Amino acid sequence: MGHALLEGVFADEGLTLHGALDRADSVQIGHDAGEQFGKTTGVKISHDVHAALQGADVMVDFTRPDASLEYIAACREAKVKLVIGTTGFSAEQKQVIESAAQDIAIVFAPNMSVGVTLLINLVQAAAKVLADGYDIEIIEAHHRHKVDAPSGTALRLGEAAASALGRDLAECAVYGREGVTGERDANTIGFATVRGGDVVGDHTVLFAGIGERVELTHKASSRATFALGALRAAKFLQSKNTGLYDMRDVLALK
Ligand SMILES: NC(=O)C1=CN([C@@H]2O[C@H](COP(=O)(O)OP(=O)(O)OC[C@H]3O[C@@H](n4cnc5c(N)ncnc54)[C@H](OP(=O)(O)O)[C@@H]3O)[C@@H](O)[C@H]2O)C=CC1
Ligand SMILES: O=C(O)C1=N[C@H](C(=O)O)C[C@H](O)C1
Repeated sequence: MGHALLEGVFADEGLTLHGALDRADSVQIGHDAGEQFGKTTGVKISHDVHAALQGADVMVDFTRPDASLEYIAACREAKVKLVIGTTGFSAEQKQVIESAAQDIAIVFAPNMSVGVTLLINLVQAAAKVLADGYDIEIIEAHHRHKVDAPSGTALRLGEAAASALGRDLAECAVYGREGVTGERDANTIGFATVRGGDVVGDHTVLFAGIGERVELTHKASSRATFALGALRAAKFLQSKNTGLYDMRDVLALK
């Protein structure tokens, strides 16, 4: 995502690259952030988050939960706004994000695409209409490098369906089936994960009834869709000082 974000910033005259971060042991450290694109930006890739934040308006983070937590603390201290695209946070780690949003403005969303943001609303609407007699299953597929499962998006779609039905996802989610499972419990929401190759990100929410199925599907074909959404979120934060927002706020879909 770092690559896609840099491409997005370079293509947008309304944005200026202020810093670029990677791990301390990355071979990229010290190289110009534009080098891979044949550009000289004057911004060297570094691992010093505090230096990178000096004078910055917004940080965009797509890393891993541990790294995100370090960046959240640094942004809170430096009063820099934050777009968080990282997935795989625990409930406790999400509380840290909520708490940080009391001091700085944050957009936090597991999927920054317009399509998935719309899909959340469609799933809520479908779940309300199909509340009785329809089993909900969420199927997601991603590339072989993805480290968390189910995807943050699949979990968010599960939350959307559960909340529309007055259920708590933590209590009704089934994350895998193997062996003699018994018949399906009507109140559960099932998840299935596929990993392979270079799949950018597919999500289907299936409502399976007797005699019919409704399938709501989103397929990302380029990571640019996530990067452009994240940069749109960064611009949205210009007018915010504190608070926790998601892409439905950014796109005015709430
Ligand atoms: N919200 C959205 O729309 C989207 C969210 N994502 C999420 O964004 C995250 C990143 O995805 P992706 O770009 O594919 O993953 P990558 O593994 O390609 O990139 C993550 C980067 O973060 C670096 N990193 C990991 N840990 C640390 C650390 N402790 N300190 C500094 N840097 C660190 C990694 O370094 P190294 O390789 O050395 O470990 C790597 O450069 C994932 O959680 C993914 O699910 C992805 C796409 C869209
Ligand atoms: O890791 C990825 O690639 C993606 N992760 C996000 C998620 O976990 O939902 C979003 C997108 O599907 C790509």
